[in-house]
Amino acid sequence: DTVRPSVSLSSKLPGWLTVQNDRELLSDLMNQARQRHHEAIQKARASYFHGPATELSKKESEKSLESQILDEYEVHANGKIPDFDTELERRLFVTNEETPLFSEQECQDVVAKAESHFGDQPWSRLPSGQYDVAGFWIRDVPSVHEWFNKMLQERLFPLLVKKFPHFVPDMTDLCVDNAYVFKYTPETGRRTDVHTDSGCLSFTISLNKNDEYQGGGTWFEGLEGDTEVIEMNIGQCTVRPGGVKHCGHAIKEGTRYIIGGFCMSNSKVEYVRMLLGLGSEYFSKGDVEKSKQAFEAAIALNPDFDGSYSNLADVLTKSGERKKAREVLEYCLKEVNPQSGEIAYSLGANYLENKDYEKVKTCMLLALESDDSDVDAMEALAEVYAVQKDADAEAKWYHRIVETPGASDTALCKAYCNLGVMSEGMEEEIEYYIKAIEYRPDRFAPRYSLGCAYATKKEYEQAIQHFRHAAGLAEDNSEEQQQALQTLYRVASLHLQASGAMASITSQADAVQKFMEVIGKENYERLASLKR
Ligand SMILES: O=C(O)CCC(=O)C(=O)O
Ligand SMILES: [Fe+2]
Repeated sequence: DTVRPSVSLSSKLPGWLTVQNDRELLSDLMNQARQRHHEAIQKARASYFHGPATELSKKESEKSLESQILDEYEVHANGKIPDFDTELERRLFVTNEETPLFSEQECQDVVAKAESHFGDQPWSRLPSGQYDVAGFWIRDVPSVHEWFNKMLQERLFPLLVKKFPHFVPDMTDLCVDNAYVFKYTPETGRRTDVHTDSGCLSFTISLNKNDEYQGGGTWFEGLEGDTEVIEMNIGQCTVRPGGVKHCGHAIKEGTRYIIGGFCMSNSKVEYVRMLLGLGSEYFSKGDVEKSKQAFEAAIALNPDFDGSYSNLADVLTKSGERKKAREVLEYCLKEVNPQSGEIAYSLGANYLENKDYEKVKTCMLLALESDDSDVDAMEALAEVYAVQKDADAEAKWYHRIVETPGASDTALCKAYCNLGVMSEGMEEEIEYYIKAIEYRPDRFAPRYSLGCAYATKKEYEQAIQHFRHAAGLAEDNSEEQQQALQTLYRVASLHLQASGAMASITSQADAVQKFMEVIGKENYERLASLKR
């Protein structure tokens, strides 16, 4: 039941690639990939509906699909999708707003089920690259799971069969690797990183009205014309190859709920994606050699998909082969996809390690061309200008970060903290630290810096509060904690002198008592143990 992987024979292989010459190794890796595929299918089938239509579900799907109008969008991006490049066209199908795939009522019910699952608890989080979004895997929430399984049978699988008939002639061939609900808000995560999905066919369903949020939508790499982002209203659904690069576009205000689902075909092995999974698994088990071989095999099978190069370079970097990693990335950017933001960023990070600052700038600007909200790239640019002592340019990037709708709390905290440090002694300094603390109250740097700013203004009581807090945030016995304790000690002495409290001290014991009151017993003890 397997199909020959789509090896594109005309594409050239990079000169440094050797895995293709070892046929035994390659065939072993292919077998492992096939094995992985079958395991993934088993797991998918155990988690979500799969199987034929019933008489009833057939009636339901005919009813919902006969009137369906779908808008089509062509994708013209560099490179190729990981698997089935020749079998799957890079095209998106979006159910028209006039004929949504799900009714308003259905969508509102799902959102209510999801909300009631969490009650007044915060939602769980699903990570997406440098971002982090409130959401859950549908199989983990029974009420949503049950409804979703029914919809797979009645609407989603039939729609996929209708739009990709050559690829999936029959819905029994489909299963869902995974599916999730996301709740984007400015507070709980505004966007996802640019990525390809874990399945060869994907769908995205919009679960609430588009006037309930600003921004949002799905950004796709290489959309034609003026449309860069597909915006859907409640009940609309997009189906597409999972390998087209995309991201959840940042929302600026409000709440956006979506369902995303990744489908697999039982009969068609996604060799490249499976090899990438295999490589990551080997790496996490500490087998760097096997991990590199798996990634190289993925490149040999489809040298035009940039994601494999990125994986290979990552493992090379982590195992200390930075020069080799650089060659891989340089090759990919030159020969495979000159506009790959992911590759450009990784290459820029590599140059940064090498202190090759001009090249870092070129790469990070390129990464920002493909994703103008790539906060990691902005941070790297700020770092370069900091080293080059170009304070204006450095500050410019921090300002850009704090204006970027997708920026994470951590990135916002760091940017505000750095802006504070850069405005040392100026009016706005304290404001910046306070903002930084709002985003990440648990971080040491802005708290400690705020203490310093108050101490400099001789506002000792305020300063002492923040140093005490900072000492508690730092890890016990860390350098940060020592720094906070020593500054706290000095500022506490200044405070006792300035407030005239020193004059009323009559004994050593009295002094200790006063001092302990000011800095707190726990810090007194920490300091005492430092001095020992
Ligand atoms: O937020 C979106 O529209 C896209 C989310 C996503 O990555 C997906 O559905 O696969
Ligand atoms: Fe996705």
